[in-house]
Amino acid sequence: MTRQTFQVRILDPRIGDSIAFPEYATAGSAGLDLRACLDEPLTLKPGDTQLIRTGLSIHIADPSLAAMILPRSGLGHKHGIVLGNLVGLIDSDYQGELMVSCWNRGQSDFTVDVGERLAQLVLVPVVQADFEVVESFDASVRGAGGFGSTGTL
Ligand SMILES: O=c1ccn([C@H]2C[C@H](O)[C@@H](COP(=O)(O)OP(=O)(O)OP(=O)(O)O)O2)c(=O)[nH]1
Ligand SMILES: [Mg+2]
Repeated sequence: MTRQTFQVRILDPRIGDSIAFPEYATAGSAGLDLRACLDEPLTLKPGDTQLIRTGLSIHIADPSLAAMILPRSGLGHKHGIVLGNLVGLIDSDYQGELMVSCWNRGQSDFTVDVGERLAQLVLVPVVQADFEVVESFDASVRGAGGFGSTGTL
């Protein structure tokens, strides 16, 4: 299933008006851009982190889904604007405002404009684990090898 309906609350009257409601930029987009619901532009100095409102909440409701807040590649690569938590995970039972932790990891001031697209929201499938504790596992090719065990070339 590629489209599914979710309940959303609009927490700021500017959403859908002067601040666009999130939408997929193209038919094949995986992420919905989240915009800065600020009252005035906000300057982040190098190293600063600020929690920025989106003016929206979503109730995913289905425990087999979650949402991730991911950085936008252009902002991250060109301006060093990434997420203070690296990735945001939105639980299916979260009903609060979607917040974006915005970190200026670059070397220059960056001003976030009101309504600027800051990050993107991606819905992802989730499997919740039940654990069966065992003494040993059936053998696999990798076994316990990791952290570069397969070489560098
Ligand atoms: O970038 C983010 C990350 C999280 N959240 C919200 C949704 C998520 O469901 C909730 C809790 O996030 P998380 O479990 O990652 O944070 P925590 O530090 O473990 O807090 P809690 O004890 O509330 O679970 O905060 C956001 O709005 N933005
Ligand atoms: Mg948590």
